[in-house]
Amino acid sequence: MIEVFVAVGSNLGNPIAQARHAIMALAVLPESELQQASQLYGSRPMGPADQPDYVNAVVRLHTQLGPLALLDQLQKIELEQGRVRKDERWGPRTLDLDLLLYGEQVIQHERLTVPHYGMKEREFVLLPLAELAPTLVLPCGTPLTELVARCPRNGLSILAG
Ligand SMILES: CC1(C)Nc2nc(N)[nH]c(=O)c2N=C1O
Repeated sequence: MIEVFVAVGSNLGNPIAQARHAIMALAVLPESELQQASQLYGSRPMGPADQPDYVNAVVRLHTQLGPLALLDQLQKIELEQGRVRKDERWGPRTLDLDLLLYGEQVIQHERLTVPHYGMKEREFVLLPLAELAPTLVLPCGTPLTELVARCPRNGLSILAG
């Protein structure tokens, strides 16, 4: 089994319910086991500010799925929960499931970049991830604690367990 971390984000269509539903869907992925889910965090949007606040979380999964097969499953859940891929870059969305880390692997594929390209400066990813894995070291050798310390603070609130 490979240990992976997935970021959950939503700011449309009852985001708390979207996030909770996504975590339940992740718990029944084939060839996978949900190990742990962070609390739900509320956060101001990074990017265009004229959109609702986000609900964010991170989950820890153990999986036998390959990276692209796992990505397919994540995109299936997004579509099942009504995600419509809009043109607007960084616009609001019902559900975003981003593969942050896939074991120690560095993946550069046209469909998939791991570690997730934006995670190092996203408070709404780093803090939930640190809740689950405070001693984590990224494949590049950077400790998560260092990224958390350096990360710009945009204001995160804890919404629910
Ligand atoms: C639009 C962009 C970059 N901003 C976000 N901002 C926050 N706070 N949370 C997100 O999940 C999120 N996702 C995004 O894709």
